[in-house]
Amino acid sequence: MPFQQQLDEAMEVLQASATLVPAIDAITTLAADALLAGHTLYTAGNGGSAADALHLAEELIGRYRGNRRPLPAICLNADIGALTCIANDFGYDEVFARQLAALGRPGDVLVVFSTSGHSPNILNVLRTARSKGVISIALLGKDGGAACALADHALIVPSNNTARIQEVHTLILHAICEEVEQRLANAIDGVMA
Ligand SMILES: O=C(CO)[C@@H](O)[C@H](O)[C@H](O)[C@H](O)COP(=O)(O)O
Ligand SMILES: [Zn+2]
Repeated sequence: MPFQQQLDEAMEVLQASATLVPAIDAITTLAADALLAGHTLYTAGNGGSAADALHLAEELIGRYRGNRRPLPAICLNADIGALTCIANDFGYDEVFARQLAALGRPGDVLVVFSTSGHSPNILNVLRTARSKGVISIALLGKDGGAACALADHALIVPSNNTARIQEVHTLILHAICEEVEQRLANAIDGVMA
């Protein structure tokens, strides 16, 4: 597909995503509240969405735009030791759920990225989040899949194209970072010397 056509398609999906604004406001506030209260934010995804999950966690621990204190974020697809052990011994469907079962505490937040909402390891980690009192946010696409019913907050990017959905997911993860940094910048203890 020529680049101009991809660009046109991306712009259409971006415009249609304006319907998500209230939901994005809600999840960014929720994530910021939890982090500022000392809770941990977990992320997970497969393939390109694994890169999105890494992206969100690294910007909370490191930085997005401004200097501020580091925030507790753990990407569940980052630990290759845990991933290979769990996949080998329990199956790939358990790779995220078992880590969250070990680490998650009530009030923590889980953000999953899945364009289909059908990946079994994503569905399982959402079930674990619910059983542990971890608040779950699912960034999805297409028809949202089974993840819609399992997540506390499900955001469906209005597109059936995996790449276009992932591009909007990147925008949303940056919106979360933006909100968190703004709230920290306004808090007295948020400014790092
Ligand atoms: O990045 C891409 C396509 O842009 C692929 O690697 C894609 O992420 C993989 O096929 C994933 O396994 C798809 O998983 P999901 O989004 O359906 O949960
Ligand atoms: Zn990709």
